[in-house]
Amino acid sequence: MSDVEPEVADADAVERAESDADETASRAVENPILEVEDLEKRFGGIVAVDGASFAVEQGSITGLIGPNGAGKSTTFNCITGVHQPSGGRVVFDDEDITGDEPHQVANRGLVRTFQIARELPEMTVLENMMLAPKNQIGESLWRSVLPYFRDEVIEQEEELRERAWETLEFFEIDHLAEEYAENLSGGQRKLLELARALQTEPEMLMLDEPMAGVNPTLERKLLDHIHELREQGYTFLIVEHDMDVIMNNCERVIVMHQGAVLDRGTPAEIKANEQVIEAYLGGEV
Ligand SMILES: Nc1ncnc2c1ncn2[C@@H]1O[C@H](COP(=O)(O)OP(=O)(O)OP(=O)(O)O)[C@@H](O)[C@H]1O
Repeated sequence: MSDVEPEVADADAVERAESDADETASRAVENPILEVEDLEKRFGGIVAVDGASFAVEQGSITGLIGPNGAGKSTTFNCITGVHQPSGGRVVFDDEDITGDEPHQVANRGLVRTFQIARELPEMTVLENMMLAPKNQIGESLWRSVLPYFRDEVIEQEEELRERAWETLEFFEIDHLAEEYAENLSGGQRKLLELARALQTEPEMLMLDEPMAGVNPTLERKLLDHIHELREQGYTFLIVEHDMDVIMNNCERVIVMHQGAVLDRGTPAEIKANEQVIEAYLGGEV
């Protein structure tokens, strides 16, 4: 054994450590709006989410991907209060929201597109928009009998109507305002779903398969709107099976496999990970 070998080995170790540190730095989330720590969800004997940890950068479009059964929907459900997690923590805007009810999570500004009741088919697009917002005074009927609150309700309704029109114009579906929701195409319904979510004035939107059943023209439109909204400061976390949509539109991607996070990073980093490729091909990871 020469004296040189340990030096070379040390040099290798240092290089590896530096490259690990670089990788960690490049993959770190600097300004997280959402932090999921050691999330667990069990259904009887089934472990649907098994210690998943990740963070979502404020103002980013982040993709959450993984093969069927990886635990993506259950993770969404645990974050948004649909399911009570069996363990772990969810922090939004520096506040612990673990176990909050869905309406509490929405009121904090974290909204999932189909968390708000799906659009009501026998109501018009505009009526659907008017029903979406949170903290609507009009919902508390008793208040409307009091003169003071009646004025406030009228004022709030006018504001809501104005905002509804603005949002419908933004999504270019204002010409459909008087149309019954049941007459909309699949893609137009997705736009309405997103428009309704925006009526709640969220900070972050979680979209579950937004492109499913959407034709290519509307898909482009939907993506353009998502990018425009991101530029306005909204954050998006998107579960989507269409890899082209994820890889071409997300700055960051989180990969789940068997209930845990397998990798996270830029699309290029994710595409280069053989474990990810194997997970998708069904190989052992
Ligand atoms: N309510 C439930 N009761 C029992 N098991 C469940 C329940 N919900 C989900 N699971 C199981 O948990 C695991 C994760 O499911 P989940 O739907 O979260 O995966 P996913 O990544 O969203 O899959 P997909 O891409 O197919 O929608 C699966 O094995 C599923 O069968």
